[in-house]
Amino acid sequence: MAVYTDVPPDELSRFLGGYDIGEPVSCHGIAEGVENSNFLLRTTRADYILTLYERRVVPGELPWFLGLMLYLAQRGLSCPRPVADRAGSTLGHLAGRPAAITTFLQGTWPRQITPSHCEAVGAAMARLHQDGQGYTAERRNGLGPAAWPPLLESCRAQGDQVQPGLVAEIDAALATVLPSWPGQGGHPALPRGQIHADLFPDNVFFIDDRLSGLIDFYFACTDWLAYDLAIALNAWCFDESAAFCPARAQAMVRGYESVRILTEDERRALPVLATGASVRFTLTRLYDWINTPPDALVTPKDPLDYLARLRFFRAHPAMEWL
Ligand SMILES: Nc1ncnc2c1ncn2[C@@H]1O[C@H](COP(=O)(O)OP(=O)(O)OP(=O)(O)O)[C@@H](O)[C@H]1O
Ligand SMILES: N[C@@H](CCO)C(=O)O
Repeated sequence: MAVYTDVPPDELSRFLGGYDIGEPVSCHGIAEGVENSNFLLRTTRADYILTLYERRVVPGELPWFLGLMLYLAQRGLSCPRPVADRAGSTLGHLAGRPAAITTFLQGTWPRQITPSHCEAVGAAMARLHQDGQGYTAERRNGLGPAAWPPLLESCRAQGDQVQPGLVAEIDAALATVLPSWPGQGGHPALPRGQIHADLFPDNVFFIDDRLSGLIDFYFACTDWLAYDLAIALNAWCFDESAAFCPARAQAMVRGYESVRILTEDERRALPVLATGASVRFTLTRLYDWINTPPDALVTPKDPLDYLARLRFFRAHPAMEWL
């Protein structure tokens, strides 16, 4: 469960006193998620999400994330809208952590993924990419290709305990992906902008079959737009046994292109971007797998799920399904 920090009731009352959001009725920890502590905060006026920032988030970057969510929400994208306190600030401090209150989004994330979900995600992502063009402050992708070799180094000694040969397989993937990355060694740069960078099924809410909103912008960054699509192809377009589902992938690209047409360079780069995205999630999961103590509150996610995707994308560099 992801509630790392308990909030003493008197501290919560003092904190909420700084906001004009009605009187608190209840505040319960939410079990889902692994990164931050999230609470469902009910007040006499509405439901909100209270987030205490814990792990990978650098406090100095929070204004960028909150600013992006506010910017996108103001342009009509359905995402959590940061709530300002009486002094106008969306970022506060609670129980020793940076903290923010955002609006609550209705809906639930899909447990049984269909091509129709994928089409809706593709379209919503393209809208985010278009709307994000006006948010000009940049945030470097701290988990982009430059971060992968050091991440692998930090896992080198123990990686093969997870699966024999794993480290060599990631080494081999990096040796082909890094020199072929857009913008490297003669490979064309691609359209850039604000990307979500973690648009997994548990970050997309639906009401019935209608997409109701996107959450969890704390990996968002400024990067190749098509890399976001590559991440989502990894996250949405494989079944439980890690078999690729071409109908989902085609639907996702169709949905994306119903809003924004991919350039020829972006289409050509998709295989390397998708392979890189598999490496990224294999590595971050592997790091967590090795470094999460057995008595931790959260269960680390399985790195081998993404190794299976990595193998698929390496074996299908032509993306014949596209
Ligand atoms: N704005 C919101 N509206 C409704 N529910 C929300 C909202 N934000 C978060 N939640 C709930 O809290 C859960 C965890 O949120 P979130 O995914 O942001 O956490 P996290 O710890 O950053 O997780 P992750 O492991 O996905 O990075 C969500 O699955 C959802 O149930
Ligand atoms: N979406 C990531 C978790 C970090 O939010 C994963 O599934 O590895």
